[in-house]
Amino acid sequence: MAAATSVVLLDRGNNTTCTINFHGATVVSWRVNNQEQLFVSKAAIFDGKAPIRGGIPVVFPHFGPWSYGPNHGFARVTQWALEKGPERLPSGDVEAIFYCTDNEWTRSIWNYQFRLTYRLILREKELHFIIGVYNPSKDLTFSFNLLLHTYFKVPDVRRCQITGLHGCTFIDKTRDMVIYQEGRESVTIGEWTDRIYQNTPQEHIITNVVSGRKMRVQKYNFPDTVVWNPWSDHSKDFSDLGEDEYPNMICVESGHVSSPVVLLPGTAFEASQILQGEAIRNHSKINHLNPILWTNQDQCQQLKRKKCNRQISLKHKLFILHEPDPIHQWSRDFLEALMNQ
Ligand SMILES: O=P(O)(O)OC[C@H]1O[C@@H](O)[C@H](O)[C@@H](O)[C@@H]1O
Repeated sequence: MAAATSVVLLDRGNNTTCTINFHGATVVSWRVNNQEQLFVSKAAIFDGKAPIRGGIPVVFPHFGPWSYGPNHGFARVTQWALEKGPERLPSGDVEAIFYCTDNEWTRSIWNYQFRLTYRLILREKELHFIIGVYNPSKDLTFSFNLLLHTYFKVPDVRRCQITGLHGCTFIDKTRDMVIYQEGRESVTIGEWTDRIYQNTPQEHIITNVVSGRKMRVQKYNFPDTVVWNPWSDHSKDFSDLGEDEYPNMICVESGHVSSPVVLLPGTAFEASQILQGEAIRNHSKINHLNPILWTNQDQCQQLKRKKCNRQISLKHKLFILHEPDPIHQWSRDFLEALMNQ
């Protein structure tokens, strides 16, 4: 098994790379034309035990303080393994698939079997994430939260604007979890901010990220968007974050956290995110990914028979019908594996 702090490098050429640490399958770097897009604290700890402060930790099976186990669950402090890759696709993009499963330690905290599968694809100016949760049990249902805790690197957080939150309700963790409604067209940050925006749209644009550029966040099956910055007041609460670093980070986190996902035995849940730098090509719309909450084979057949046309008209295609494409192929493989259980 790889050492806790060892990494996998996806290299697309042109100084475009993505580095994933096996510890938590945490994406710790995404460079586009040599420009780092993600924030990692100078004080981050890489001891294979603590969560990594920055990059993109995976939050599962619980978001926030947890009476049974570590804050934000155990996935980000679990050793993951490679299922596939890194491998260059015919398009020139590079992919890798990571996985982790329950073990004695996870079961001592949360007594369920599970398998997480995390597929990453590095494109020219994009990073794709497809994450699946599978419940292999024959009789036990479990509930969970899932979130990609993305830390973007920014020159000055005060100058960032986040679109797509207008009109959404949010749970304000800085004000005793009171629920408000966002009245601003674009959200700016000028103080300690810790909010769970609910039922957010599939897309956010964040302005003034690296070199004054824009970042597009697209998500599917992640109904919530968490916006977090500890500001000067709370930075000192984190021993692995420098007190002067908060202006250089903004967390915009795609997740399923304000309500749990309930996963029946033998079923899987899949969600995805695409991060795109500026000057984005159109073909990477989220409807090219097709995460679905599969229930069982019968329902899947029903879905095939009854709902496919509707799904297609909604442009949220089901993978059963898709043209051969590596993304959909993976989903097909995933489904096949489920059906063969
Ligand atoms: O220190 P942690 O466990 O990485 O959490 C950092 C922050 O993560 C955010 O997602 C939460 O909304 C905050 O409440 C939390 O403080």
